[in-house]
Amino acid sequence: MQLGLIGLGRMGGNMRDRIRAAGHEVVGYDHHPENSDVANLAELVSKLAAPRVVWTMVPAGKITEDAINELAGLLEPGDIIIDGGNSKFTDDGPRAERLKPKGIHYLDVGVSGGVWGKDNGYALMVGGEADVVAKVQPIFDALKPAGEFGFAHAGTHGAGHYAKMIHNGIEYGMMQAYGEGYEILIASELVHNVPAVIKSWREGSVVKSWLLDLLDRALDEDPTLSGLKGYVDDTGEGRWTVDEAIRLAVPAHVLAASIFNRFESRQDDSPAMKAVAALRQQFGGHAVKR
Ligand SMILES: O=C(CO)[C@H](O)[C@H](O)COP(=O)(O)O
Repeated sequence: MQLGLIGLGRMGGNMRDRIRAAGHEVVGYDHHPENSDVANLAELVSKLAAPRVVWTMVPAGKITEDAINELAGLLEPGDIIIDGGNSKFTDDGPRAERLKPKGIHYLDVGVSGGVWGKDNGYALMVGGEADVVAKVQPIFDALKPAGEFGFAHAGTHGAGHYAKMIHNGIEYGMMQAYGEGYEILIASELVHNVPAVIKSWREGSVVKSWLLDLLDRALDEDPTLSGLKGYVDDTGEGRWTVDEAIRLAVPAHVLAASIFNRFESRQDDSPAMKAVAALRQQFGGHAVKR
């Protein structure tokens, strides 16, 4: 089948290759002309036969919103727009409603797999109507991993991005757990070969995982991680996960702590801990560092 794909960066570019390798036709647009198959969205739409399927794979927020609004002006009744970026799930219902009067269908898809997805496949979590999902299934089948798992029609509009948000919340927590275990290991007087310990967990252990494999890979490249600063950004999914935990009154200690750890990683000196040190000095005369 044919697919229009907007955004050919680290994710979209590899997805184009994987979908093409499965025998489908992909017309890709990217704002970097050297990556793009067409000059603009109007040309992309003109190269697709109706009913068209166009997938956006661009950063969440204004860039995605602008792309979908432009597409809405170019597509026809019966066409399908898919947002595969990390949009907030609350964007999806209103978007589907806005497109409905034009007869344009909408699906939100959480896509996991990172730069490895081209070879390993992408886990896909889809939100939208079942008959629309069915029309795009050949593309989902091309993207998903070869095995039994890796695809879910999670529910109605927003469910795909909701599932991806929780996936990323878990990702934060798992990474934080590995990071903290790693820090205790390197602080210990007993363990002298931390990379070897990490490697030993990759097979047979209870904590083996792809993230652990990637930590091992990072340590192979830089055994003490001395080439990196302990500074970690975020792009929203962890915050939204915690917002949801609070809205639903779900205790989510690990996920909440892991986003706060990222905030802490960006501080040179903690105002909160300065206040604690000052208070301890005030009430107990305890020494402070200046
Ligand atoms: O979706 C992803 C992985 O699953 C992206 O890599 C995402 O950017 C990770 O979230 P954050 O940038 O907040 O760490």
